[in-house]
Amino acid sequence: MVSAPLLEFVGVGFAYQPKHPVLTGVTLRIEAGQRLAVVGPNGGGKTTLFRLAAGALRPASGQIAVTGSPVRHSRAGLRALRQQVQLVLQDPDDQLFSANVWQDVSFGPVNLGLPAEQVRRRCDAALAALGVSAIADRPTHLLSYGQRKRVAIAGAVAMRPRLLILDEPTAGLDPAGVETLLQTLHDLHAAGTTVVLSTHDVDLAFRWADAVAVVSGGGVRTVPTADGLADGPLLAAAHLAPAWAPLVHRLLDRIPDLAGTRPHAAAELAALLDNTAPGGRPPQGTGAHRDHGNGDDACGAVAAP
Ligand SMILES: Nc1ncnc2c1ncn2[C@@H]1O[C@H](COP(=O)(O)OP(=O)(O)OP(=O)(O)O)[C@@H](O)[C@H]1O
Repeated sequence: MVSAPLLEFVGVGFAYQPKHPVLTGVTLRIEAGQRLAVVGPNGGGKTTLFRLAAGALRPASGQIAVTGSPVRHSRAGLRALRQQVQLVLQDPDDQLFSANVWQDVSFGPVNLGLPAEQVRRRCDAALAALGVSAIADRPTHLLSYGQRKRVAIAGAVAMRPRLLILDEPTAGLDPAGVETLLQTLHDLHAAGTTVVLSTHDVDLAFRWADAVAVVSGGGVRTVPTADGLADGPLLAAAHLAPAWAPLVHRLLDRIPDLAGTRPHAAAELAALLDNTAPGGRPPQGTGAHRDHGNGDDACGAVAAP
């Protein structure tokens, strides 16, 4: 028997205003354990898709189900949904409203009615996972943008969701902050959380995701990462250019000495080429690694671009 996906959209349509549909007939499966990157043009409907998944919006048509059970928008239904699916909004100021970091991160678990000791354990773990334990007592309004982003994610993580959805989590972070966040998402995924994020950065999507969902023209199309992020026409519809890595990996596979190498950063590619250029060293110890065919060549320990 084929098991139900963790989250499924079947024929979902949504419009904020009756004559202007944002999503039409969306069908999407998010499997447990997946890392899905959602890409699409500004105004394409990514945030709308996420709000529907988190129960904040109700579909005008079609159905959304979590592990085969249709989402109910009653108070009890949404409470149950929040324990499975957590959405982190793009702007942390839309999410943080308590006086200090600890109160904000503990808000969800306290609302679930968990015993104080469990709330404390969940919050301690979430704050540590996001690297913000040291600022637990700080007023949220005094935090930097990057800190507020991490605290907003910690609040979602403290709910221990099976599916964590992040709307443009890397927007506005500096490169080191992006790398730290990717490592955190890698760790959460390794611990069993299914993670979905939206981004306009195709190179980041290529390094991080197993699959890519392209939102455009009211629809959503899911494709394997390497194929999707090298597909010019598909990406053009999302106002994006192809990622460089899948294109370069295909070319490297045609060079016998470099076949199977998978550089994910310009410096790794340069080192590979330098080592194989006439008079260079053999391609070893470059940091780039070979794809052993298990499809899992994207990892959390990513090099800076
Ligand atoms: N509350 C709202 N009321 C009316 N229209 C809305 C509302 N929120 C979003 N829209 C419209 O719905 C469409 C999809 O917006 P959405 O925010 O889902 O896109 P997005 O893909 O997340 O965009 P971006 O990449 O710019 O964040 C846009 O045309 C937007 O103007």
